[in-house]
Amino acid sequence: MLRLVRKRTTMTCLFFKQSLPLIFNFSLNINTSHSFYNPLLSRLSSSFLYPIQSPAVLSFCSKPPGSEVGVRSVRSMQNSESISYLSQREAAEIDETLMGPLGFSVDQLMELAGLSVATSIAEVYKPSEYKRVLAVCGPGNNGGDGLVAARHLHHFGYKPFVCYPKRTPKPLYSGLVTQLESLSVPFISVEDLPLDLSEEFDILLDAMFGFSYHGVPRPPFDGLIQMLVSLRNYDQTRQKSPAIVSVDIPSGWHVEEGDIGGAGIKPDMLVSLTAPKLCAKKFCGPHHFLGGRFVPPSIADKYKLNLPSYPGTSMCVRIGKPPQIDISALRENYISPEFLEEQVEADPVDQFHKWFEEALAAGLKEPNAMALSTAGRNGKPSSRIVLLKGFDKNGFVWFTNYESQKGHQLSENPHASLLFYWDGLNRQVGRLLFAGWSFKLS
Ligand SMILES: NC(=O)C1=CN([C@@H]2O[C@H](COP(=O)(O)OP(=O)(O)OC[C@H]3O[C@@H](n4cnc5c(N)ncnc54)[C@H](O)[C@@H]3O)[C@@H](O)[C@H]2O)[C@@H](O)CC1
Ligand SMILES: [K+]
Repeated sequence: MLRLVRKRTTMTCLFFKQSLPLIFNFSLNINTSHSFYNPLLSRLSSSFLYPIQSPAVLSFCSKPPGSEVGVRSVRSMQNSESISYLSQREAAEIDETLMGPLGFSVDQLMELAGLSVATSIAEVYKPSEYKRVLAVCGPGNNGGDGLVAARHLHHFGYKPFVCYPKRTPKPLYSGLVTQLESLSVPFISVEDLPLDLSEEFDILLDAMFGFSYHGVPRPPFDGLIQMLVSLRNYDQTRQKSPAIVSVDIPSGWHVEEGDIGGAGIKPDMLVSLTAPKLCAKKFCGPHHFLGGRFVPPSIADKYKLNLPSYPGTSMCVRIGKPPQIDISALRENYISPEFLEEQVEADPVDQFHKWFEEALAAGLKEPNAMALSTAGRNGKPSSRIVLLKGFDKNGFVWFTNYESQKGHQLSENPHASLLFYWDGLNRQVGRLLFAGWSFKLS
């Protein structure tokens, strides 16, 4: 029996239990030898047309209207051929204009540049996997960007270390050092660096030289650059090598010509500041970002800067296309504590209650978000995320609009499915079979 009660523009939906229990569906860590799970797994498999391991293909018969237009406009923004590149002279000129007539101070620009570097890193390399960062800082402003980035990375949850062999006695730089020391960020001398950087660090931040570099590197930077170069060669045989991230220019590269001779640093990520310098055309690593969100229109117009716009409040934006990823290789290795049959609550709703409290305590974002799958009279399923508004022994409650697709489908067919996905806990909880449960509008 369906009962509808209007609640403003929404209606309350409730699944209520008749005879069969909820099915808790574990994708992870299932010990299939447990008698508790064997019937469960066989029921899950039987609910699909394919056995669980078989690949299934869902293909669209027609493209949704307007999808072509959307893709094309995004692509043109990502075309790195149309991006502007600056010569060494133009980069220095812009620097002088910003800090002269445009009223910026070097501290300000450095803070924004370093923050851009840290946020670019955080976009690609998550601290859970790439925690230990060695910032190798040079004597000029590029080195200052590295010091600022190291501080922000600390606050973002990374563990930064700093190698800063040629310190500049100006207050700006000594202040940046003091700030890092107050956060207990370790400073490592060149002599104390481990022989094999790949053992100790996950990210190597190359902040040695920027657009004022010229000639060949002098000690100790020649040796430091060589360490990064040889690490890359050495590590090609390894499964995981540290990511090299260069600030503004890969150190040792000619600012306009790039890696002359081809024996220089080959960074995985380049964070160009203000605008890419000419050498960035030769960068062929997977991640090119732009930072330094402070360029006023007068500069952009004068130098005819054609650059991607920063999304929302972001301090960085990707230049060019994101790297091609083999979807079939995307896979997390989940490690969860043991879960035994005797630990399972007799009533599945009690078990859900326990897990929901764990999800809340873990601080997961919207643990009450759940996928709701419905199908109308024609049997074609559709899914969407809705928010759970309450649950008890009688069922699970959420709100929906009468006139929505799910509203229509549920009024035609009371069978539906719920799925909670709690990534942080390596856990999903689902209702695949709603036989024995029916849907009620109240
Ligand atoms: N709008 C901008 O232009 C901004 C620039 N910033 C940063 O400032 C950088 C430019 O800073 P600087 O002009 O201080 O220059 P760099 O940081 O590029 O390097 C200059 C220092 O390197 C030394 N050096 C140059 N060639 C060398 C060699 N062959 N061997 C050894 N040492 C060498 C110089 O003696 C000088 O001490 C940019 O690349 C960028 O990272 C940001 O801090 C802020 C904004
Ligand atoms: K650099």
